[in-house]
Amino acid sequence: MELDKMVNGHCEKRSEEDGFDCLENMAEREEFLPKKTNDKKETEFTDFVGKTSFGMSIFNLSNAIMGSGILGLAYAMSNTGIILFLILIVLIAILSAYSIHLLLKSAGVVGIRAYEQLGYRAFGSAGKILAACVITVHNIGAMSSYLFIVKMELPAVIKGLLDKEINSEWYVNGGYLIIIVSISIILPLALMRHLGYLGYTSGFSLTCMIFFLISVIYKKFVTLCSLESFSISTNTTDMPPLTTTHTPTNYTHSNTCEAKLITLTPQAAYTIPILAFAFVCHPEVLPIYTELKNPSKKRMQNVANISILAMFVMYLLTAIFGYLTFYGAVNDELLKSYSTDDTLMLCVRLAVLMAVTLTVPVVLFPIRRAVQQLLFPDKPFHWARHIAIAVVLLTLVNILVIFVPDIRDIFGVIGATSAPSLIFILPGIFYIRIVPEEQEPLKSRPKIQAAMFAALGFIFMVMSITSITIQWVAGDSSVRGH
Ligand SMILES: NC(=O)CC[C@H](N)C(=O)O
Repeated sequence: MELDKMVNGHCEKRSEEDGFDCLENMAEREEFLPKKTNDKKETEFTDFVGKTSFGMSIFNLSNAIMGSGILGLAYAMSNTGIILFLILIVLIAILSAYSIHLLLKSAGVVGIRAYEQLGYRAFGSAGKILAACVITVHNIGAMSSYLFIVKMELPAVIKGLLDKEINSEWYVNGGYLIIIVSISIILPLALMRHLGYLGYTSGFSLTCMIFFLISVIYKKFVTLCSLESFSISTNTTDMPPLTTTHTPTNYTHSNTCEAKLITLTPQAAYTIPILAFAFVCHPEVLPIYTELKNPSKKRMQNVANISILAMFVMYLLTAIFGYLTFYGAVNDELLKSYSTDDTLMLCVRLAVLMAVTLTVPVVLFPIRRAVQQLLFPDKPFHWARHIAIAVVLLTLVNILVIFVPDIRDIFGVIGATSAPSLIFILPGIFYIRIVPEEQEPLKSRPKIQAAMFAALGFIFMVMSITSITIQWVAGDSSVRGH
């Protein structure tokens, strides 16, 4: 793939990533800013011609929303009951769409289509650094959750394929397996200069998740609830063993095959973080807007609303059918609840494994770009730096994943910190700063709404961090007490 050119203030896009780099450079040089018009006509981005159709953009954004979060939703539902979960998922989906409205309106005012650049326009270098750091932390969390699935599910697949009960061999040790997968598959892909086919246009993971959903629904109707076989564990720090029986994490709240409409267990602390994590796609919204054919704010908002609605339906079905299969004994990572002997679930595991493994490099690229921009701005591309950042990041994430006991800890921490920042706080405060006072005074309704939105995100963040910390401390003391 050839390099991009910025010719006479125009971006000639030859690849996804370079397209954004080029746009960013232009935005920083203020050459990309639209001329102020007196009539309130929406800003048109005439310098860059997007070629992606409306339908394809919906597909791309849906793919950006969908990720490992889907595996935690049945667990989230088991801790709040069906009705409370329903209220929360509707709320988060609507707020997520409103957040995209704020991002699109801010981007329309200044003519910028990258999340970090909005930070730059709102608060100068500090804003750009803040946005880049939040995206970096978030993507490291997302990468960790994907690798965590490999750590849990690859041993299950190997056991299923070998068709025997082996627990002590090195090749069913998740820790060793993620190191092998990282070196042999993820690192070579992460070393590519451009994302190419691995970019967000790849629909492979979405297809795998549809297969996963259909299997979860099917399994609900063929699985008898047999809670007698669940081993009850109150130990949250032990590595959950992979056996053919279900091994729920901290399973203390329900031992009946009865769906609870409303309940509130101590683990409900993870529900909002899991939901927030599952709906994050916001750093991808502006790049997808850039690619959209005949772009307008209204058209892109429609893309976002349809994608969020589609993923909302998928998430809700997964949560309901996953919960109604295992009830209170469902695991924080849904796949872990299914037997390793089951051939259908073996195929689902394989599909999900392939999807998440191929997604890790996709999530790594924006981190590397952010690190490069933060630590080595103005430095031209250099292979040594390109490789070194990927190696350091992968090593860090591997160490993290080996030592983290449960995927809910990753969902919890990321969903309580970077996810509310990306969805609520940053879009809210960027909007207030970027939309000029002449257009919307500080006390105008949209700006007050945006301020309340950012405040709500802050409240979610503080509430989630506090309740998860309490949950950890209580969990630790209960472990010590045993
Ligand atoms: N890539 C990401 O931002 C991870 C969040 C994504 N919504 C998920 O559920 O996995």
